[in-house]
Amino acid sequence: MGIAWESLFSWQHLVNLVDILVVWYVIYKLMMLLRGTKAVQLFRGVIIIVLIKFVSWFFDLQTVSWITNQIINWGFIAIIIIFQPEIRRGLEHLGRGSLFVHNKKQNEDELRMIKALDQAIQYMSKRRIGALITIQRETGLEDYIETGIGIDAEITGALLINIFIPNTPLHDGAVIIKNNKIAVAAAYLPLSESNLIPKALGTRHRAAVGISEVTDALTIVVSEETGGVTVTENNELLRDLTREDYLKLLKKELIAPATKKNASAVSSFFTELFKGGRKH
Ligand SMILES: Nc1ncnc2c1ncn2[C@@H]1O[C@H](COP(=O)(O)OP(=O)(O)OP(=O)(O)O)[C@@H](O)[C@H]1O
Repeated sequence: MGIAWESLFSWQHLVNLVDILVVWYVIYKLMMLLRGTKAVQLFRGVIIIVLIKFVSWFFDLQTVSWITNQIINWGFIAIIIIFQPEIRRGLEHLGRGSLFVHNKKQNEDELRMIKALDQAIQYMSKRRIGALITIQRETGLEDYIETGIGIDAEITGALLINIFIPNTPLHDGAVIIKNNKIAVAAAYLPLSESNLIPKALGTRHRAAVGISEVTDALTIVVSEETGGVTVTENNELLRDLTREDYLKLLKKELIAPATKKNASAVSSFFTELFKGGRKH
């Protein structure tokens, strides 16, 4: 008996195959995004409820079955209520983030900015002066800029160093750079709730991760404790970078064409939705 190759490769089979692949891809992506987030606990809860429902159905436990039915029926609404802030921020992120990618030209201003950043990082790292510098890219940072103290000055290494000198009025909080200028100092950034951030890192690093979860900004941290240089972007935390590492990264991210930036606004929506972090 021969194999009916034509029917095996029929249009319908092909469509089914694509269908299955798409579903698997979406499930895989969701699992990757959920790793280490508070949504994992929620999904564990959902699986337990489904298991109880199955057991109660199997043993015909009427009351348990009724209760699990109620939980499942109302659970969907409860999830929307519980995750309302995340859903709202996710939608905001989708709305704010650009769907269109602009190519950035090699730009003298950006090279000058990197030089100033390098000068400040080197100085502060050697002397263990804590610093937090966020650079706006496609996503607007107005919400966070509003929390800071206006500077509106050209970026120079000397000014950045001065801002972060301990026990001065502007040193606490983040500097935000917008359009190659220091927009504000002492800004408040959102703190990440991720349980994947190493325990050794405190709130400065948590704030750097937080802003990278809700925007596409790139953030540089100089640790007060170790002098180590960390960069966060797109929900990733890159620790203890050497001078060579961070210069390469800054040039790549701030000067090179941003072809891969915001590759998928939808994926960043889910990232935000299940925020909490996949890292490090
Ligand atoms: N939400 C925030 N937004 C902006 N800056 C913040 C925020 N939270 C903390 N900071 C800054 O971080 C400082 C506290 O740093 P902390 O020692 O907790 O962090 P850390 O990650 O351990 O960094 P370090 O290695 O420099 O000690 C604060 O004084 C403040 O300047």
